Amino acid sequence: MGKAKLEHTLQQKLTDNQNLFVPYIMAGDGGLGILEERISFLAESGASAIELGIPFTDPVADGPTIQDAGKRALENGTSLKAVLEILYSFKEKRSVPIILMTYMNPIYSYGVEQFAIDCDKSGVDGVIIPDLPMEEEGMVADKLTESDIAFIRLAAMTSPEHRLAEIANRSEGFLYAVSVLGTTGARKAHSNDVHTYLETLKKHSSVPVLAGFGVSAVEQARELSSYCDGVIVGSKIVDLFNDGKTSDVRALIEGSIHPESKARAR
Ligand SMILES: O=P(O)(O)OC[C@@H](O)[C@@H](O)c1c[nH]c2ccccc12
Repeated sequence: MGKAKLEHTLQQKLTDNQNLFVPYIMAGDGGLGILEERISFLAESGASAIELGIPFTDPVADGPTIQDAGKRALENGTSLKAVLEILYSFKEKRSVPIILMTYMNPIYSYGVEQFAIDCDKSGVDGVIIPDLPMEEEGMVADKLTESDIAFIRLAAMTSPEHRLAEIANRSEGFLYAVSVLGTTGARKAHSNDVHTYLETLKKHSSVPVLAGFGVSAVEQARELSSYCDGVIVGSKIVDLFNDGKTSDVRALIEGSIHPESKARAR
């Protein structure tokens, strides 16, 4: 369970020559009642793991799409506690790894130690905390390690190579390569520096490297995946679900995980 499950699942997909694809959804967007169904749908569509956002009133890294989804989820009364309870309720039925994305504040109010224990109980495999800098992560990292939850680190394009190397070295499960300067949100293209950045991260990381932020189409996902191991897609998925275009969600995942040309070095 936990960290080992996440790492094993991703490795298996890479061995099968797939690109990794981690869709992000906001827990409670559309109501907590549909969470189980959405997770199953994404798993059946080929998601390598699922990133589940916990809504928060002050989401500093989120662009407009995810912010709106967070507002809808908060209006539905979604809390960290409620999400963990739902995840617990269908834990046995689920095989796809689950990663929680939450800011530090909800974890503090919940209690760091209790958070790690309850994540483990509910079958959460990994955690992403975007507002916790490396210098301050000690207390949280220790508790997650005790509960065997993967602590996924985020790399930023503005960091110098020695810092990227340190972050890559620490990351568990996979390394989240934030691939734009700015907040989340669908974009048409990435800057050319992204390729060198992803290659630098690949060089220093012993876990898979996934590019996230701004990915919204199959071609983009495949292009970025040729420099790393796959992508994370949030805003586009949130929009498609919100518009009821579930078959487009499936097509995006299926198209991205099966690269046409497999001529790439790993
Ligand atoms: O929405 P985008 O541009 O596809 O980016 C992924 C992103 O939404 C998801 O991983 C995420 C949502 N909120 C975050 C905050 C920090 C880091 C990552 C995230």
